[in-house]
Amino acid sequence: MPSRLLSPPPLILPAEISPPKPPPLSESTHNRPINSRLVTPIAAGAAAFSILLCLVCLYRKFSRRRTAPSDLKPPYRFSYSTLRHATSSFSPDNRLGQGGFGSVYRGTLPSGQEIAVKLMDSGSLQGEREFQNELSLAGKIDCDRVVTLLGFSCDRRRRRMLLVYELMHNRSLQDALLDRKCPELMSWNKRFLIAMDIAKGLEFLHTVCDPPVIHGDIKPSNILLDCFFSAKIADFGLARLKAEEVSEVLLDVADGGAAKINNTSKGKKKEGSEINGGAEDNGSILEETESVATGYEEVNIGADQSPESFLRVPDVEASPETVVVEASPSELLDKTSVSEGYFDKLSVDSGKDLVSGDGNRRGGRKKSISGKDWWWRQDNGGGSESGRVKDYVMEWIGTEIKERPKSDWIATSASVEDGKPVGKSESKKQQKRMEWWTSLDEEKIRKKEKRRPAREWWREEFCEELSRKKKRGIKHSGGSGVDNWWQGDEDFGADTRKKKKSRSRSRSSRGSIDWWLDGISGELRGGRRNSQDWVSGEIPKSGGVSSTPSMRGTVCYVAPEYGGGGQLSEKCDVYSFGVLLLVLVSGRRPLQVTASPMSEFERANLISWARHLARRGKLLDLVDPSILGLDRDQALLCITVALLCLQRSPARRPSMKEVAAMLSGESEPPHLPFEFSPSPPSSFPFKSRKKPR
Ligand SMILES: Nc1ncnc2c1ncn2[C@@H]1O[C@H](COP(=O)(O)OP(=O)(O)OP(=O)(O)O)[C@@H](O)[C@H]1O
Repeated sequence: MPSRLLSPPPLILPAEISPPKPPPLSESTHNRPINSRLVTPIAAGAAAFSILLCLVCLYRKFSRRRTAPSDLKPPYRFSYSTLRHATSSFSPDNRLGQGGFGSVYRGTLPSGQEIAVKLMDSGSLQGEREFQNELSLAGKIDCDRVVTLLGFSCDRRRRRMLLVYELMHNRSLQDALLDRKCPELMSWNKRFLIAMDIAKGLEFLHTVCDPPVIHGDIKPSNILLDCFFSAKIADFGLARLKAEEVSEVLLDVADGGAAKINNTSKGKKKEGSEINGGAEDNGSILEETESVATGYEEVNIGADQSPESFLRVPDVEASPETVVVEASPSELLDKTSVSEGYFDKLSVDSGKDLVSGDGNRRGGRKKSISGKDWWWRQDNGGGSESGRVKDYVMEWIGTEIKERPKSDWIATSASVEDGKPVGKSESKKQQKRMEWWTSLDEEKIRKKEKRRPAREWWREEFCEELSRKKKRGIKHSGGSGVDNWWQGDEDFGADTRKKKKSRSRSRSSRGSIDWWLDGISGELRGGRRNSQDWVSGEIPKSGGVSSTPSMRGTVCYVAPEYGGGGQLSEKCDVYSFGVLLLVLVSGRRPLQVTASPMSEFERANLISWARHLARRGKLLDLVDPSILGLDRDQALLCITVALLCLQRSPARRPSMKEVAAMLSGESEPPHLPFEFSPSPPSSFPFKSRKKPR
């Protein structure tokens, strides 16, 4: 046992005491510490990335919100997709109307705000110019009588240009008064308030804006009506800053940055009458008013014509010899300029002839073309075929008559005149007129072969008809004294001839048809369009495409001096306002031929008709018969103011401030212009400083 006790303890070999070898480690187990080191930064990175992502999202959301009209002043830059969503992808159901350069859609922003989005047609240089003009001018006008431009969207690469306006629920005056004939506008009070709104709006543009803004295209489709039928002025596509005041314009276009435009006026421009060669101001009132029968304009022949049918100063397309613009539309969009300066630059760039804002050619041949000549030359290839447009007009009128089935004429004239059914006796009269027209038509074909000037043809047709009727002892139809009126106009001419110098004598001896034709052709001198265009009413703005600055308002409403190539001045707006006022009072278009010409021809030209009535002392005959609650004094006031505004000499027209004061009763009601008074008033309210010759 002791031996057992003494027995040495078993020897433990070092090998045995050494810790057992760890089993061979797998690779993952081996890397574990390294992974755990990586997990943290990866997680952190991911977290940072997601935070960044959130931040970006937040930023984008925030920045998008900045374009919404809540916190900053308009115009904002909207994203195209915002506007697309707002208008349900420009759905036809949302279409409010069609303008010369694009369609207008109703839309609703995510905030619930209702808007009107004008989607400009791409590729039109004129459209791009209008886009810029709107941004640079309308975007800066803050007046409750001017439609607010809320913003825009512009994608140069895709050539998308959109303008965003406040929605005007009753659309345009043209639409509400002349097309839809809204019952609300049958109230005299409403119409008078609209006239006041427009007058005050224009007064604001001319006197409060600094520099003053000249709208340049006042017409019913550019007057928009809100839900209460209050009027606001819209569409500054053809507007200009008053020449003297233009110096530098800061324009925030497309890029959202401030592009500085040097639009320095080239010397002081002359005022009003001096613009027209200085001759106007010296002209006698008689002479001037005689020539006021300018031309005009809206044609609405027959009841079957589209209600939108109206005639506007047609395109004065840039003919190759007139101007060559070498920049692409999008490049031009980059040139963030406005007004004449823009075109001055083009003229320099292109090195070609360019018609300047005042109607004179610059560069190249440096030919000076002014007044009516300018129009003729624009349209007739240099004026060599000056009769072509007139012939064309007459041909068109003839075609219109010829192409309509005779039954159509009878049906139209026999059943409806001025929208009212006519009785048996009237329908007999109309039958006779129809016969007359039929014979006229045949005559016309025969005479057309001889290729006589259109004016002669018309004159003879009328003379023949008159003498034929006299022989048969037939009085002229309609009971409205067509003969009298016709001759009356001649008589008036004869009376005035005695008083006037030889120059005006020749003018006054012209027949009524002459002024009518002069009027129409004067306004059609851009005519490259066919009659279909007229009938459809799809005639764009004066100047149309034009890379020249020859955008000159709309036929019927454009002031004669401006349409004739003169400078745009405030007095051009005054003239257009005069036409608009007559349209408001009469509830009809400025040129409208309805039913048969013999009864209605005398009234076709609203301005001449108003002048004729003024001479006869029957101004109230002009008033829309369907007006309710007529205030005769206000109506007379409106027509008288309109006649003042329509004087040919810009210097003789009142300013918009004076017009607004007269309409609101703040100043004395005006006297009729001199030639309408039986005895001339001792104090003519707006007489020229220079004495009439
Ligand atoms: N802000 C708006 N709210 C409601 N309707 C509008 C608005 N702007 C335009 N419209 C409607 O769209 C139509 C087309 O307007 P737009 O300004 O494009 O053309 P226009 O003035 O009729 O013709 P042009 O541009 O050739 O002078 C208008 O007649 C009007 O009925």
